[in-house]
Order: sequence, then C-alpha cells, then structure tokens
Amino acid sequence: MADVIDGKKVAEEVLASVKEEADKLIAETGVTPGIAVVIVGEDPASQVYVNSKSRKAKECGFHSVKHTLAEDTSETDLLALIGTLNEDPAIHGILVQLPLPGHIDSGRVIQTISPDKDVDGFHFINVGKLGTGETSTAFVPCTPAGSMLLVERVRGRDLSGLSAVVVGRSNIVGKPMANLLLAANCTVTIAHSRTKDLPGLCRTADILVAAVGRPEMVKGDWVKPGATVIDVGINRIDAPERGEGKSRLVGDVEFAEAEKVAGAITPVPGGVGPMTIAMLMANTLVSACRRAGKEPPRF
Ligand SMILES: Nc1nc(=O)c2c([nH]1)NC[C@@H]1CN(c3ccc(C(=O)N[C@@H](CCC(=O)O)C(=O)O)cc3)C=[N+]21
Repeated sequence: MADVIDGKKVAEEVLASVKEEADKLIAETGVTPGIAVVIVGEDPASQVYVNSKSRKAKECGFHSVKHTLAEDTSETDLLALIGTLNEDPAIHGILVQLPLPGHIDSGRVIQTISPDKDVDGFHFINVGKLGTGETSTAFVPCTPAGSMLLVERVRGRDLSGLSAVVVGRSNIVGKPMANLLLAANCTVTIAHSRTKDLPGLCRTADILVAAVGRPEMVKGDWVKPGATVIDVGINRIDAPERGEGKSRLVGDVEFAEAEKVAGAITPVPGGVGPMTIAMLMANTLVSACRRAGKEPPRF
C-alpha cells in the first residue's frame, strides 16, 4: 500500500514558515506583505476558494483585500482596477480568480497584471522565466509549485534519472509542471487526449502527474509499482450512496486501485488543493521581500 501524502499537513508547515518569515520582514523592514484577490460574479464555488484565500492571508499576518465585482462588470472597469492595484505600494500580489465571465478576455486581464505582482505566475514574463530557468526572479504557478514540494517530500530535491509523465497540457498546470520536473532533472513526457497508448506510457512513469480534469480517468493498472502519483484533479461527482442530492470530491486518479500499486500518492481532497493556497501565500511573501530588497526564503 502506498504512503498517502498529507498535503494538508505540508501546507500547514509551509504556511507556518510563511508567517514566521512575514513577521521577520515586518520587523526588519516595516513592509507588510499585501495581497489583493479579485473576483467577478457570485459563483458559489469560486466564493468559497476566494474566502479561504483571504482567511489564510490574514492568518499569515498579511494585509489582504478582496474586490468582489458584479457579474456584468465591463472589461474596461476590471482593467482599471488592476491598474490601480499595480500602482498600490501596499499590494505585492494580485490574484484575479478564474474563470472570468465570457464577455471578459481573460488573457488580456492576466497580461495587464504587473509581472512583479503576478503571484499566479500566469503572465508571459513569468512563463518565459520559468521556461528559461530564471526561477530566482519568476513567480511559479501555485499548483505546480505545490505539487513539486510534495514530490520533493517523497523523492528529495534532485530527481535525476527519474522518468516523469504529466497527463494534461494546460498553461496553468501541465506545462509549468513539466518545466519544473525538467529543471529537477527528470526525463519528462507530456501526455494529452491525443496521446497513443496512454496507459502504457503512464506505466513508464516514476512520477505520474494527473491534471486533466476528468474524474478517475487514470486507472490503478496504469500506475508503475512504487511510483509517486500526484493527483491535481478536483472533480465534484454525484454520490447517491451518501443520500439524495449529495456529492463528493474525486481526483483524476482512481485512488482506491492506484493506492495498492503506487509508492506514494496524494489524496483528493487533502492533497494538492491545500498546497495551491499555501504557495499563493509563499509567492506573495517572496514578492514583498523582493520589493523590500530582502533576499526571499526558499520553500
Ligand atoms: N487565478 C486563479 N488562481 C487559482 O489558483 C485558482 C483560480 N484562479 N481559480 C480556481 C482554482 C481552484 N483553486 C483551488 C485552490 C485550492 C483548493 C483546495 O484547497 N481544495 C481542498 C478542498 C476542496 C473542497 O473541499 O472543496 C482540497 O483539495 O483538499 C481547490 C482549488 C485555485 N484556483
């Protein structure tokens, strides 16, 4: 049976260290890390995530502001708000919750965020820095960054000689995750919906990352014995066995079967999800350190 990687616990450890470093930064420089979270519309699931981000920011001792804009807010008004936050010296991190309503061009919104406040790591400048190994001045997207910390807990920091398969090629998870694994000396393959013999390819992976957004798509017999399995998916599915109208969360991996084969595996919930929020706080702290001219800690 695999070790189940406790992402909640690792996230708590990261957050405790963020808080400690924030206290130091405030004492030494008078700079309090500041984060602005922007949400457009009232989607209840998005509200839950945004509230939990704001709560964690306050727990870390950050200055935290939340801007909730109406669903029909114009792109111009949203861009203007980002312009204001870009200029605000009390703000070191700006997060615009995705997805945005259909009438807003999210690419344009992301590219308007100042690259040195882009704690999501989605701006072309940060994407380019990650791709060229310029990680000391980049922001790395939070979900892949958090996933790497979990891999390192199991395998150490140098992954030389290991083969990694990333299933999913999104800009938010798959591609940056592949770059991070490559930087850690893995031999990396990115798989997707057109990949031939996906089960066979997955079976070659010492590190298998599932980031496709399809409930339990990666089967237990796709997992190489002893592999480290990182499940990035968060899918809400019906669970009539829990009562009428009930649902539950599952990942992109068939956990019960994969657990019998893997060496280590992340659960859903309680795996990668909590790490995403912890890395958002870590990135904001790093941004504030850079702003204050202080060497940022490594997480
Ligand atoms: N600009 C932007 N940046 C994001 O980072 C971003 C975003 N937009 N839009 C939405 C997604 C989603 N996301 C999650 C973060 C934490 C959990 C999390 O902590 N999940 C817990 C609990 C889940 C639950 O119980 O609902 C878990 O997996 O254990 C989930 C999802 C960040 N996102």
